[in-house]
Amino acid sequence: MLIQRLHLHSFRRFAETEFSPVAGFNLITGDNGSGKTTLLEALHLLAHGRSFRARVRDGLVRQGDPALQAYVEWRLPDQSTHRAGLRHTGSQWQARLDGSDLRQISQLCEALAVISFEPGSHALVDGGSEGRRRYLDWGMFHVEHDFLPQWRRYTRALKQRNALLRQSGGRGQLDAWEHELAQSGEVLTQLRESYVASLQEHLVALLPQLLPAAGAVVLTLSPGWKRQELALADALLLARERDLSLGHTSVGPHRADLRFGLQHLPGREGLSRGQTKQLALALLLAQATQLAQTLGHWPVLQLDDLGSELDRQHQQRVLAVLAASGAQVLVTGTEPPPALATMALPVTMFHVEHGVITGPLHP
Ligand SMILES: Nc1ncnc2c1ncn2[C@@H]1O[C@H](COP(=O)(O)OP(=O)(O)OP(=O)(O)O)[C@@H](O)[C@H]1O
Repeated sequence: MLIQRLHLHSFRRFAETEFSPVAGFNLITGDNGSGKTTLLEALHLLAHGRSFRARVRDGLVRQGDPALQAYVEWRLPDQSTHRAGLRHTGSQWQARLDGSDLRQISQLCEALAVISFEPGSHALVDGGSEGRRRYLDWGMFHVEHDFLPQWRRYTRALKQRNALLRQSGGRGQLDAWEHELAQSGEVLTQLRESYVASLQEHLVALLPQLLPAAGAVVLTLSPGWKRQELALADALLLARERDLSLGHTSVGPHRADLRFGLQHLPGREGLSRGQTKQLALALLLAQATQLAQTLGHWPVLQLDDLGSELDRQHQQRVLAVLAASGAQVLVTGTEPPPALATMALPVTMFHVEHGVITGPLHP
């Protein structure tokens, strides 16, 4: 996937701006606060339906303006070109894809594949389980057609069961929604398990390049209930009395997590900050590789502030992996990352100053 044009209107500090990245490496430099991250944030918002640093209502819309707009054009390897736009007020959104209005923002996310590594990405390893479920589900949503309908079924049934629990609802109704929850939850878990197995294959290949000190790696899905011992239907039934007093469902795939075992490094609490970031990056690149294999083209890869996130040696390793992939890569920094200067990679430069982007500049 090749992003050819991004147009922003009232997006953070940008009143109006145009960015036309090229194939291969794009380096975006600029002083602190110039707006570099905002460019990556806009693409991430279009592809994920959310920003990586704040909710839209918490400051993405330019101060004093009613709504932000982001418009993007991209090309696929079959040479087809596509375009999409999003208008967001912070509470309401409208989106279009190839000239048609969209009913769900997920339709936009399905069309665009963008993976971002940014200063908050360490949370994928050392943060709460919600971020890891979101990571799994975003990847599956792109590569597994059955995922979204099952996820919707599950989410709806969960909402209904929780509402009944809070009203101390009738047993008959609880039985019916638990049946639905158990059926969709078992399918969802099987899909997640096979996705984790495919991620593991890619992680095994990537980790020696990105974090050689880790040794062998094992990724496992913790399904959200004692799946080895009992079916989800039984787990729900067993938990019912407790859940009635809690007012919510305490077992099931909405409590799933992704666990990593590293041969030569401690569990995630014992990793250094740098190791945590490298593992997070390896997980993101494993997802990108898996996506490339399934879709037949690479997602766009974004690395925000790479120079200050990783030391020079690890930057070099990452850049070597990215260069070999042939993906379109967007890298930001106040300065060019030191490793980029020592590697003979063709790079197209852009510069952001006071909310104005200049480029492409050829070094
Ligand atoms: N809602 C908003 N309205 C107007 N300006 C905003 C809004 N939100 C953020 N800004 C400004 O936009 C800029 C944010 O830019 P961004 O975070 O993209 O900068 P950056 O170049 O990545 O900076 P750094 O190198 O410090 O990470 C800041 O100058 C900030 O003050």
